[in-house]
Amino acid sequence: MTDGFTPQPLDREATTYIAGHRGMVGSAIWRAMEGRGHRSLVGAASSDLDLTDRGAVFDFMAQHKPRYVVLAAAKVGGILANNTYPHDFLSKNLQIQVNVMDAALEQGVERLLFLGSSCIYPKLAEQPIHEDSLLTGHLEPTNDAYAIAKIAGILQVQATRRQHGLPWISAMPTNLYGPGDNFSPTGSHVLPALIRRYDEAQRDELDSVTNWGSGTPRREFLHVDDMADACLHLLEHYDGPQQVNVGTGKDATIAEIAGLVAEATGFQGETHWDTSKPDGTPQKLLDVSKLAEAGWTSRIGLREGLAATVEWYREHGDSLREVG
Ligand SMILES: NC(=O)C1=CN([C@@H]2O[C@H](COP(=O)(O)OP(=O)(O)OC[C@H]3O[C@@H](n4cnc5c(N)ncnc54)[C@H](OP(=O)(O)O)[C@@H]3O)[C@@H](O)[C@H]2O)C=CC1
Ligand SMILES: C[C@H]1O[C@H](OP(=O)(O)OP(=O)(O)OC[C@H]2O[C@@H](n3cnc4c(=O)[nH]c(N)nc43)[C@H](O)[C@@H]2O)[C@@H](O)[C@@H](O)C1=O
Repeated sequence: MTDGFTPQPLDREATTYIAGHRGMVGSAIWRAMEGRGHRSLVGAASSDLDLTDRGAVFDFMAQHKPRYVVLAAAKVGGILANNTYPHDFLSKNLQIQVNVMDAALEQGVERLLFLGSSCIYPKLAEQPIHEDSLLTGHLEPTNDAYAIAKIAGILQVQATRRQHGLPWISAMPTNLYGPGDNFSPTGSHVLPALIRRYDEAQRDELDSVTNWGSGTPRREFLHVDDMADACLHLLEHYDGPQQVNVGTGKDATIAEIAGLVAEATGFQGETHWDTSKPDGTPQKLLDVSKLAEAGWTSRIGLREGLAATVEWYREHGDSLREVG
């Protein structure tokens, strides 16, 4: 049990370390905190602080002594990247998490939010997926290595609470999208991949595009600004050992999503499906009732979020980050 944490507003003056602040989620959390008047945000690019370097992480944490930590740094990628580099997804994520959380413990960090992923749940979990489904069945093989690392992160948060009484928490986001996403054709998640593919096809006046898999899997998508808002809400209102699902509670087939992206980009050609590429888990829809009980629901609708992300992508053109 924790030492009597009372939900309360975060102190705007307190030092907050956002690990992964240049990534899609970390940068959205940074924007949201800045917008709420947080004055002492700390971050470091991976080129300056490699979080797999345990000594460097301990030195950084001792130097800044943050009161709050958001752990949004990770090796992240879509289905193909996860399937191709399982060793890296397991090993790097374990190292990053263990180093950041051990160093945060050494400094007695008061509130820490660990970000996992909805892929921690069994491949064939009952839908919508409740938090209690954790560790009740086999994982989806295309991302089992990444999922095991994230499950270890949840356990480290719980163990820290039990052994040291610190009110740290974990959030499990559904598939996210928005400004700052990774648009690499091979490394990215489905939404940025589709935005890039349909936008290029529209510009180049192609007759057709080919997407991966069968188009039948169902996925749920949350805009990253909603995600950032949910993270701050949980830090201010939630305390408990169990991870909290973060999503919209609505899903659609990949074929339906592709149709929305085609519409948002103005592409009018045909869509084909390459079934030699993996489908992944058939459905991943989160039960978000725990989050709703904590007082938060999503605000940004998919059509609206998609239109804004297509606009962002077109503005930022060639200068985008590509993480393979
Ligand atoms: N995107 C999604 O759909 C989902 C994401 N999540 C989770 O949300 C979190 C953030 O994901 P997202 O923002 O999309 O990912 P990004 O790839 O956009 O960002 C990841 C960040 O982690 C940092 N990072 C990676 N490796 C290292 C390292 N060795 N040392 C220091 N920093 C490192 C990167 O730093 P730099 O830029 O400086 O290289 C980058 O800023 C992750 O925990 C992810 O698992 C969960 C579910 C869905
Ligand atoms: C967030 C989550 O993200 C991953 O799980 P995923 O949801 O299966 O990943 P995804 O977004 O890459 O694909 C979703 C669906 O979309 C189809 N699809 C079509 N065309 C493209 C395409 O062009 N690119 C991609 N990536 N997918 C495509 C694809 O075949 C699949 O059926 C894990 O890394 C996991 O670890 C994780 O946490």
